[in-house]
Amino acid sequence: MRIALDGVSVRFGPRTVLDAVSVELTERRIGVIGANGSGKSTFARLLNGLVLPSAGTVRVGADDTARDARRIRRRVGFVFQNPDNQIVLPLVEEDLAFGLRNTGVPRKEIPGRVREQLADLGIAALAGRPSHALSGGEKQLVALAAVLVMRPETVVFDEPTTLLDLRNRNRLRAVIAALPQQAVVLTHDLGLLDGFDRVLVLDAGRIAYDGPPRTAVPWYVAHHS
Ligand SMILES: Nc1ncnc2c1ncn2[C@@H]1O[C@H](COP(=O)(O)OP(=O)(O)OP(=O)(O)O)[C@@H](O)[C@H]1O
Repeated sequence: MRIALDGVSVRFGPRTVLDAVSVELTERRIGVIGANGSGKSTFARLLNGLVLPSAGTVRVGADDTARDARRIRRRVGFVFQNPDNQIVLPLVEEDLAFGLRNTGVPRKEIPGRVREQLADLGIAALAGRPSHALSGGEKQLVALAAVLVMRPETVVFDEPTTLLDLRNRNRLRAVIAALPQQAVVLTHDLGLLDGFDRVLVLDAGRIAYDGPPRTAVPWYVAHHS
């Protein structure tokens, strides 16, 4: 998938949060790092139209996020930092089925799709569990399953490992590595970027460095410590 930002600025009132950013995202594994408040979440939210540019355009394939929001939400899945914002229904399997029902997947196919997705992430046993009673790591994986079951072409992750213990962090790392889709991952967890194709470093609303993790991570550490 090709996502192209062309001269994109985002302003909230008098504040410019992203400043004339132009970048094309075509690689399979793209990391986005930067200090608190540098604009990472805003950048991520632009990619599926959750935030619209104040100036410039964001294109996902041939679609423009300002015009084709519904189609883009299906093509670009978004995994929120806090899974509580994403999990809406009382039972895990209902939560995964919810999105599918709304997009016209034939009803008889839904339970199979849900089971298959949970099994893919190694959490088949959670299907009948109440969502509110899951641990933080389980919730994170269920939120990811709810995005993947919709079969998006690209998955954007907003700080996916913040709530996770070491074991679940490693598990999520492996899940991201194995995803067939393009993934754009915002993170403060620099180890997560091993093996990525490209890392963007944001600083005060601009892309301050753009390169492979091998050079981008040391650049970031040298400039932000
Ligand atoms: N809806 C909004 N209204 C006003 N200001 C906003 C809004 N969203 C973000 N901002 C501001 O834009 C700036 C960048 O925010 P953003 O969340 O994109 O940064 P970030 O790099 O993701 O930060 P962090 O690492 O702390 O999550 C911050 O100063 C924030 O306060």
